[in-house]
Formats: sequence, C-alpha cells, structure tokens
Amino acid sequence: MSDTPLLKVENLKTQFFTDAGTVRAVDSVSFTVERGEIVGLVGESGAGKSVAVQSILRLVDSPGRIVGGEITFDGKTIVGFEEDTDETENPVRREEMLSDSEMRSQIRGNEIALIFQDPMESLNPVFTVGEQLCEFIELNRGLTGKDVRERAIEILREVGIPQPDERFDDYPHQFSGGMRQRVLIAMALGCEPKLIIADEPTTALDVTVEGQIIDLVYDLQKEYDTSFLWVTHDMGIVAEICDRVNVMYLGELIERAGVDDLFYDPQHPYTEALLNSIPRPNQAGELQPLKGSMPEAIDPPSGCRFHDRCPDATEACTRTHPNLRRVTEDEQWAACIKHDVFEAGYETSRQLSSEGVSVVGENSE
Ligand SMILES: Nc1ncnc2c1ncn2[C@@H]1O[C@H](COP(=O)(O)OP(=O)(O)OP(=O)(O)O)[C@@H](O)[C@H]1O
Ligand code: NI
Repeated sequence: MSDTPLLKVENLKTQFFTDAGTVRAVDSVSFTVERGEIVGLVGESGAGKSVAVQSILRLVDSPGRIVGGEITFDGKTIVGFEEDTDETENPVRREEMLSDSEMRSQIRGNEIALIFQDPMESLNPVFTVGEQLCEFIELNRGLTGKDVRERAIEILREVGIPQPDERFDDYPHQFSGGMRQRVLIAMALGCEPKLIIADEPTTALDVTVEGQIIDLVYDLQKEYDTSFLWVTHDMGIVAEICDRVNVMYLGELIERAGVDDLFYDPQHPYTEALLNSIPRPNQAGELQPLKGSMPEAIDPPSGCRFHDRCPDATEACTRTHPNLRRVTEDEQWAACIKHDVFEAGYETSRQLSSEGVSVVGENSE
C-alpha cells in the first residue's frame, strides 16, 4: 500500500463541449504525487493546469466533463471508467468510483484541501476569521467547545499570525492579502489533509509576502509531512519548493523530472524556453522571452503541439505526435521526437528554422 503513490493520475482527459467545438483542455495527462512530496504543475496560462486540478477534485464546471482516464487517491478511485468509453461525452463509471456525496464527505476539504489564488473568495466577509476557522475544525475534526477555539488559535499561531488570540475576532477584511492566505493555509491544515492542492496561491501577493508564504509552506510540509500539488506558472517558485515537476503545454504533459534535472538539463525545448525566460543562477546568455503565445486548445497544431514556437523543430515535428518517454538515466521524461530520432526522422527532415517559428504577439503571461 505504501509504495503506491498517494495520488495517481493516468491518461486524464477533460474536455469542454462548447458551441465552437470541443476544447481538449487536459489531453491524456499522467502524473503522480508520492507521500510527503511537493510536486509542481507548471505551464503558461491556458495550459490546462487548473482544469487538471478541478478534475482531481471532480469540480469541473459545465460544459466541461472528464471523458477518460483514471485518478486514484490513497486507495480510492476518484475517477474510473469502463474501458472503451474514452472520448465519449458520457463515459460509463466503474462501480468503485466514488459517488458525488463521497467526494464531498470524504475527499474535498477533508483528505484533499485546496488553496486558491484569491483567499477572499473562500472566506466569508460577514463572519470573523476565528468563527470560520472554528466551524471548519468542528466540521472536519469533530472537536467541540473550548477545544475548537484552542486548536484554532494554535493553528493561527502556527501559520504565523501574530497575536492569534486577538486576531481571532477580526474579520477577513482586517487582514492583509498575505495574512488571508495564511488563514486559508490554516484552514487547509485544520482538516489535516493528506494532500494540499495549491492553485497559484501566491500570484496576487507581492514578492516579499510570497516568499514568506512559501517559507511557511515549506516548514509546514516538513512538520506535517503533507503532500502538495503546487500549480504555478512561476519557475522561480518551482525551484524553491518542488521536489518534482510536471510541465504542461496545451493540455499535454511535455516534461517530467526531478527539480534539479529540470533546471540544469531540461530535455524539452519548451521547458528550456520557459527557463530561458526567467533569471536563474546558471544563466548562460541573456534572458529570452518565450516567443509567440500558446495556440487554442480547441484546435491544436498537428504533430507536436509546440512545433510552431519551437526553435529546434524540423518538418517531422509537424507530422509526428511525440509521446512522453523516459529520456535519461534518471526519472526524466520528455515528449519530443528529438529523443527518438530514428523512428520519427527528426534529424533527416528539414529544419523549420527561425522563419518556421511563428512569432505572434508576446508571451501570454
Ligand atoms: N468553462 C470553460 N469553458 C470552456 N473552456 C474552458 C473552460 N474552463 C477552461 N477552459 C479552457 O481550458 C483550457 C485550460 O484552462 P486552464 O484554466 O486549466 O488553464 P491554466 O493552465 O490553469 O491557466 P492559468 O495559468 O491562466 O490559470 C483553456 O483553453 C481554457 O480556455
Ligand atoms: Ni489556472
């Protein structure tokens, strides 16, 4: 049991059935989170990171639907379909797949907690921070009376709220953005989850506060051994806290690696381009902003979805769809036909060259 990953996502497909066509927001994505790990999910805006997270919690909004794949969490089947139902609008659920009420009572906010970008959305402005935290603890941990208040104050102290017994009676608007995010982390911890999913939780904060929150998460992770799935478009944050990283591009996973391998020896040109666009210690040349913007998931390019922005693309890349495969001795995986030259004819076909790279506008971030 303990050698199975805490979270396992396999060939997940989530699509939006819109009037304009089918948006393949998450297109056969697989990754795992092991116990006690902080795993990053990175990529530009629109890559499918949030939809992947919503799929794990089974919170995909209509007209979106999970149409294929399997998600298991701590021995439970969050998503599981009968075979051969892939890509139909109504795949048949397997018997062991958790019901909607089991998702609500056992998984969401209990075994898996979610932290969003905007804490105000998750906090109720008419109740004090303390009241909300207490309600949450009562609901999730079954404590009552004085114990609840004590636990709430203890957690507030733990997440670095100064004078927690006084701040307990404040309303959310009396807290700064960073403090509110700390309260959300307190709530997430309050239910002692096995996994915390953080979807760009520090994007709205200034750099100093962001740094403090990240330090806090790092410390808490050490203390509680909680696993994290950390969604961000910020490679700097990834470098700071993640053990392993999954890079998404246009609904697909294009590279997966341990954080050091990813930063020092990226195996996919998109990862390399992302890294070249941020300042980092071993920076060889000047910063190069990532050229162009990500195409629409409704009509992805043929072959490799990144080929029209890729500096290394050859003609073969417009034809061959690369699969994610292990490309180094370590656990480093990439989806690029550079790594299977003989099969796909990468080296023998014409370089698309710099003119082949369409430069349309600036990076979408
Ligand atoms: N309700 C919806 N209806 C139609 N398409 C949607 C809907 N929600 C998301 N999408 C599409 O799914 C794709 C993935 O979106 P998603 O929000 O997961 O991206 P993201 O990687 O989280 O980006 P960001 O960094 O901006 O949060 C996009 O093409 C988006 O337009
Ligand atoms: Ni998002």
